Amino acid sequence: MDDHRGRAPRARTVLEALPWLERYHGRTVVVKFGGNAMVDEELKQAFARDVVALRYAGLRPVVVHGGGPQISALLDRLGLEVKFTAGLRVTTPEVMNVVRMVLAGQVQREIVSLLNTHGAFAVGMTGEDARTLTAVRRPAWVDGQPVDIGLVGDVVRVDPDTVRALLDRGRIPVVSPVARGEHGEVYNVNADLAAAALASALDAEKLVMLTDVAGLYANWPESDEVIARLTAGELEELLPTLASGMVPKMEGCLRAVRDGVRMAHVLDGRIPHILLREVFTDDSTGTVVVPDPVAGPLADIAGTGAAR
Ligand SMILES: Nc1ncnc2c1ncn2[C@@H]1O[C@H](COP(=O)(O)OP(=O)(O)O)[C@@H](O)[C@H]1O
Ligand SMILES: CC(=O)N[C@@H](CCC(=O)OP(=O)(O)O)C(=O)O
Repeated sequence: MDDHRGRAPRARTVLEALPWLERYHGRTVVVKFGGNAMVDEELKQAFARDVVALRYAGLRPVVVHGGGPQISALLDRLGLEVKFTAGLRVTTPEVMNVVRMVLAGQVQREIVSLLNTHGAFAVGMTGEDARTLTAVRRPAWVDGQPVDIGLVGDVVRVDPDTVRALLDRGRIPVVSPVARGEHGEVYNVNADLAAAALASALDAEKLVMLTDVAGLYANWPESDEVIARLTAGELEELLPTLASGMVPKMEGCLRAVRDGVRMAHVLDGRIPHILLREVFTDDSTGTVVVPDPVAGPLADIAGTGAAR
């Protein structure tokens, strides 16, 4: 009897996940793993287990990774300047070489290796591969004025065929945020914006951004009160007031939900297994951005507010 009682909570845990397993089976989830969330080995391993668990549960996870702090560390060691404008790295040709080296040669390799300890799943690629991400040079916007920040790209076209083909074969694509220009140039793309563009092109159910804060704070840095839920319209109003790393992150969430992704989350990647909690429980944390409500009789069918 005791044995049965002891095991019941475990069965309950699986049963509680059943509605979410039904809902998300076969759906694509794009997970952005931020450089700031890759703080220790245990967290990285927990992340890899979560992603593989999603795959075993029948979802189609895609990882887009960052690596900002790792790039800055190598630039420092090489004596090159580390400079950001409006959350985007000022990228000279010299810096671009380091960006590409760290993202594709170090961070991506590490994530691929961690995922593959659980099976033959992960395949690494950059946005340059098979012209998956095409970008144009973009400025940063400061006080309404464009500022040149070098080889920073904005994704203008996504060809999701290669990522889809990998997903169809049961693989987990791990994508570095480097893009090709129309004429073969190489661009440094903020990982949040790369993840958002890919999520839209893949018609993903969810975009999940794992970072090093509990979500979008209402009055950062004065307060750490997390905004739990925002519609696209509410976020659009808030966007000009945001600073540093939250600018591309929330811009990415907005673009994704405006472009068909049903939910975009910003979650605290420092909490182990936060990804599984988000997908398979109603124990939601962080900030979720949802599309604007649909007015009129179709509103119920569209169910855009279903996230929370
Ligand atoms: N309103 C805000 N709420 C939370 N964090 C904010 C806010 N504004 C700026 N930040 C900063 O944004 C950082 C997250 O962005 P970033 O450093 O680019 O992380 P990541 O590597 O995960 O993309 C936080 O650590 C925090 O310092
Ligand atoms: C243009 C730009 O800023 N690119 C980023 C790309 C990496 C990134 O976005 O990493 P996180 O997600 O860890 O911040 C950079 O050079 O740092």
